[in-house]
Amino acid sequence: MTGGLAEAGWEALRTEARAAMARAYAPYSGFPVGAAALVDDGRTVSGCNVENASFGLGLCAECGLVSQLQATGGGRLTHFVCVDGRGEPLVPCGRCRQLLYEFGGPELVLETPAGLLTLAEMLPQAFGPDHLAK
Ligand SMILES: O=c1ccn([C@H]2C[C@H](O)[C@@H](CO)O2)c(=O)[nH]1
Repeated sequence: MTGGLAEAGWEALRTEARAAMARAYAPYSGFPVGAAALVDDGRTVSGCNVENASFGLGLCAECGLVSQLQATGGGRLTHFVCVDGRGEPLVPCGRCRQLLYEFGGPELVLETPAGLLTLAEMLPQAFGPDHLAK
């Protein structure tokens, strides 16, 4: 299962995520993270974690990614990977799954340490924009 994306596409996404990870600002946790995603118009967006001396204000890599998505024209996320400091795929934290749900929905495909999974599998019964419309 490649989520409709060839292995070369996933490798390119991992490379983008690793490049973002190398620019992380994580002096407090020592745990740099990079994230990259494909957009439905072919763009790639990425982000890195940015921590703060006021620890609770730290921004996850996915925060930067969705900010770049919106700032560069919006669109829907289709494929996503985040990596740790070794460049290996990492699971997005719970809050970030919710951030991704807003812009990718249940069909977003994520590369994880357990293989390719949809966001519906990573965040079952998600709360989302549809609930507000009811
Ligand atoms: O999905 C995640 C999980 C963690 N982190 C960051 C937050 C913090 O800076 C560091 C350690 O938790 O990793 C992310 O950027 N994304």
